[in-house]
Amino acid sequence: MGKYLTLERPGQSAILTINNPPANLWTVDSLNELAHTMAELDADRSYRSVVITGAGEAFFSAGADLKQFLTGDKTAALQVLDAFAAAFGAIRRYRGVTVAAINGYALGGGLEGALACDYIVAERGAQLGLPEAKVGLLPGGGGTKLLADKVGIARAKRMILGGEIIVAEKAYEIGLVEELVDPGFAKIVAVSPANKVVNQAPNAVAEARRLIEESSQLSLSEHLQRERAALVSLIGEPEQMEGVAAFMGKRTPKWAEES
Ligand SMILES: C/C=C/C(=O)SCCNC(=O)CCNC(=O)[C@H](O)C(C)(C)COP(=O)(O)OP(=O)(O)OC[C@H]1O[C@@H](n2cnc3c(N)ncnc32)[C@H](O)[C@@H]1OP(=O)(O)O
Repeated sequence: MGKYLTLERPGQSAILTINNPPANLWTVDSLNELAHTMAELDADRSYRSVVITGAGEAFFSAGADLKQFLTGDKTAALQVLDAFAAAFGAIRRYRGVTVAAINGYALGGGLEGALACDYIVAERGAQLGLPEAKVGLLPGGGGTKLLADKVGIARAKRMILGGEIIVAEKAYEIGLVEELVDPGFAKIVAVSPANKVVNQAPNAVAEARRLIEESSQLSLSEHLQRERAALVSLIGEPEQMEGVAAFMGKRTPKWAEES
């Protein structure tokens, strides 16, 4: 149990709940705790997936605590940005699958934390946006790229430049969230797509995830080379042999410890 995050461990998915009243805000300390917890979960081979959600009904997270920007101190601002980079980088580097379960408001750095995850499940009526420009800031946790990657440049501009906050139903329609659920169900449903990964081959999942993450930075020919090398690295390994043998033998595969 941390100071800003609580960790539940039902089965092979860990549930990480942001618990920093009044609005589950990100500060240097809460972000450092997130980075540290994700690194610990990454090293703990008993988990294959992590669900991130917000405590209470009203807020997933309203983003960075704006008090941190009151003095206009650039050094202090850089500390916040470094903490965002470390925490959200730790989510992106996690070897398993990460799912954001959005309840209530997911704004600014709150939505950026969700965008660092592999999928987003959101409750009907939840509100999502990157409204930093309203207070003279701009998204500092990867939002100007990650939102555009998901919803397209024009829609991301409309949201970021206009400070547009959209409801989960609209976010689902435009591909910002992958699953829409009734209020109170995000966490429960998020565990379910997360749990699918538990049945998949661990090293194959980790490699496929890495390839998808890297894909936008590479040309198709470079990417195909990496994909080929990754697939060949799996061939003949115990995991791959077990997967195909189990299919041919009409039985459920038994995965060994991940390498
Ligand atoms: C690099 C930068 C990254 C960033 O993330 S910048 C921050 C981006 N986020 C925002 O701009 C959201 C700011 N918050 C809001 O606009 C509103 O809140 C909401 C629309 C989310 C909710 O409004 P309502 O339901 O009326 O609640 P309430 O009374 O405004 O909020 C409850 C308490 O939470 C505090 N709070 C909310 N968001 C922040 C924040 N981002 N930084 C600091 N405090 C925040 C409020 O002030 C208040 O506190 P009190 O009860 O003491 O008056």
